[in-house]
Amino acid sequence: MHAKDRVIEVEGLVKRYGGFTAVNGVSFGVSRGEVFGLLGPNGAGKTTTMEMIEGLRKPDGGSAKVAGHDTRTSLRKVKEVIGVQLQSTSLFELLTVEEILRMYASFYPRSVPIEPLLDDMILQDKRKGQVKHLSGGQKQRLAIAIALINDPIVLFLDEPTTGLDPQARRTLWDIVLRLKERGKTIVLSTHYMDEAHILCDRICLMDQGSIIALDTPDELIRSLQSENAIEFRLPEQGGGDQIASSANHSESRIPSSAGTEASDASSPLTGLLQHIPGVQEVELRNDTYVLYTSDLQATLTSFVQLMSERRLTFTDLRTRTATLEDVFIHMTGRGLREE
Ligand SMILES: Nc1ncnc2c1ncn2[C@@H]1O[C@H](COP(=O)(O)OP(=O)(O)OP(=O)(O)O)[C@@H](O)[C@H]1O
Repeated sequence: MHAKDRVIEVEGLVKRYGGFTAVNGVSFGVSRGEVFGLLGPNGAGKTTTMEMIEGLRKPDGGSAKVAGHDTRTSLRKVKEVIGVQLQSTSLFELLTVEEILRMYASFYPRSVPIEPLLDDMILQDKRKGQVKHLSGGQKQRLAIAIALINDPIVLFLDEPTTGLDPQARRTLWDIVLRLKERGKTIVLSTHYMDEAHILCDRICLMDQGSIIALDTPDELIRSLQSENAIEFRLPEQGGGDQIASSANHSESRIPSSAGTEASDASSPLTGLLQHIPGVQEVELRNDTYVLYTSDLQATLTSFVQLMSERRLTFTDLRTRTATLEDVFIHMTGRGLREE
């Protein structure tokens, strides 16, 4: 990425609340036309990072520039070139959709025409309706329409689909993808990994105020070196006894695959599974075993063979491709949705 293509430059941003560091030295750049995602669990520092770039919160360290304007010295210029999706709770409930858009348009010296905006946000048939009668998804779309009214260079969306039903989420995804096609630069925060994967060109994975990884969704998953995961459970009754007697059973040997590492010795079975060909990592999440593999077929075959040799029964076997959630768990030992 050439420096001249960078619309956002963030260098060592820090935010402290008393003795607590909410954002701890975050640096990244966002290119023109890119959809850039901040993905992380609640409290990771996503909103605080976004609001420092928007100039809504003052950093305790570091700097943020938007289209070359530094938020510390040129805040007015920054505000001219950004659009921020308001929380839908802060919309004026008694105004109609059209009135609210005209009102926001009047705040700017230059604004986009309202008609295409209503079309794009699928709000044409709601233009005469009061905000208080809109659904959650319609309010979110109105909030995005407001954010776009000054034709911003960068659009900021903070958890745009939180609280929406699946259909409203998908409608919003389509809208973001359409904006992306038109070359709009978008920074969005989310704790939904599927959303980040579908919408974002690059994802900044955040945890406890720091960046733990930054790359394209596919590269992040590739970094796991395991494209697939195999999941299964042991039957509730006697699972522990099965494993204990099986682990002491030394006759049948499972070939060791090169380069495997013991990552979780919390169950005797885990140790056995780690030596199955192709297995890169084994995790026991609640009562589900997860085998990350670089060779699905070889691992699956050996897994079934191992379990029958050890006379172990398993249930709920399924295979799936690895996800960003797996990347996050691999890096932090925790899930994205854990509180
Ligand atoms: N005004 C504040 N005073 C004190 N602590 C704050 C304040 N604002 C945020 N925090 C804390 O800073 C941390 C980061 O919060 P932030 O809202 O940026 O996280 P987030 O990743 O956006 O999470 P969420 O998905 O819950 O919005 C959290 O622990 C939060 O409690």
